[in-house]
Amino acid sequence: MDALTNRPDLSRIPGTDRPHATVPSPASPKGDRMPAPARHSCPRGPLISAEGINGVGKTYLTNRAVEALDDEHKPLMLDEFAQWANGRPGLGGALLRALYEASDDDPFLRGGTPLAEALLLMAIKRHDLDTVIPHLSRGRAVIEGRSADSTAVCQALLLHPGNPDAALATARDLLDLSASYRPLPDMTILVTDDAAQAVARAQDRDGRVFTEEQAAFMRAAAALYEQLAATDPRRYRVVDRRTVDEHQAAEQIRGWIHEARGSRGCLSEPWQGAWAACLCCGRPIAADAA
Ligand SMILES: Nc1ncnc2c1ncn2[C@@H]1O[C@H](COP(=O)(O)OP(=O)(O)OP(=O)(O)O)[C@@H](O)[C@H]1O
Ligand SMILES: Cc1cn([C@H]2C[C@H](O)[C@@H](COP(=O)(O)O)O2)c(=O)[nH]c1=O
Repeated sequence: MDALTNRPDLSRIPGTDRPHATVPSPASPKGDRMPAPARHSCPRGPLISAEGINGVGKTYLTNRAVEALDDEHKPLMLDEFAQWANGRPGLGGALLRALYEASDDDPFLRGGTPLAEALLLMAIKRHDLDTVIPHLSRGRAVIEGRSADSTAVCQALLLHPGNPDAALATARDLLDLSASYRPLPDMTILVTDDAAQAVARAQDRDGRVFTEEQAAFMRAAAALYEQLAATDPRRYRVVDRRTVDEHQAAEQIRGWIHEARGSRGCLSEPWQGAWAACLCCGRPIAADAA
C-alpha cells in the first residue's frame, strides 16, 4: 500500500520500491478464496521520520515546524536516542543501554559487530513502533527522531568502510531487512547541510570535540543519506539547509507533515501474509488489493 497516495501495491515489499519475488495470494489460511471485503479508509495517523547526521538540526527544525501546527494536529514526537539520556523505560531503553555499553559509549554505537548491532537497532525501532500504535490508531501523526534509515546508513558504512557503492547497495538491503521487522515510515524527512556545519553544531551542543575519524564518519554518512534518499523519492522529502534559512526549512517541514496527514493506508505486519489485519484499524489489508 502506498500510504501517501492510498494506492494499493502488493507487488512491492512494504515501504520499498523493490518488487516481491512472489506476490502474496489473497487466499485464506485454508486455501479457499475469501470474498473481498469492501474498500475502506484507515483512520490511522501517518508515521514520519526525521533523519540526517548529528547536529544537522533534525530536532531543532522539526520542533519549529510542529510549533506552527495547531494543538489538534500536533504529532507525537518520539525522541532521538540522545534525548533518552534520563533513561527510557522498557525494552527499547534496555537494548539501547546494551548498545552503548558494548560500544564503550561510542557516539555511533560501534561495538565491532555491525550486523548484530543493526538487528538490535531494528528491534529498538520495532519496539518504538509498538509503543505508538495506539496513537497512530487514534489518527495522530507520529514523528520518529531517526528510524530505519539511520541504521541502514550507519551500519552499511561500518560494513563497507571506504567503499561508497557497496555501502549504498547494503543500505538498501538493510532497509529491506528493516521493512520485514516493521513498516518503514510513510514519509522520511531528511535534513541535509554542509557536514562541517553539522559537526560544529553537535560539538557546541554537547560540549565535546569529535575526532577526525568521527568527523569523517559523519561526512560519509551525510553523503550516503543523500544517495539513499535519491533511490526512493516517493518516501523521502529532503530539506537542504545550504539553500534555505531556518524559517523556510521549518515551513517546508510543516507542509510535509500536513501532506503526510493525507495518508490513510493500512499499516501491515510485514512478516505476515496479505490477509493479516491492519496494525491500526484491525481490518484485513488484502481487501484493498482485491
Ligand atoms: N537554525 C538554528 N539556529 C540556532 N541553533 C540551531 C539551529 N539549528 C540547530 N541549532 C542548534 O544546533 C544544535 C544541533 O541541532 P539538533 O539538536 O536539532 O540536531 P540533530 O540533528 O537533532 O542532532 P542529533 O542527531 O545529534 O541529536 C542544537 O543545539 C540546536 O539547538
Ligand atoms: C537510530 C540509530 C542511531 N545511530 C547513531 C547515530 C547517532 O550518532 C547515535 C544516536 O544519536 P541520536 O542522534 O541521539 O539518535 O546513534 C546509529 O548508528 N544507528 C541507528 O540506527
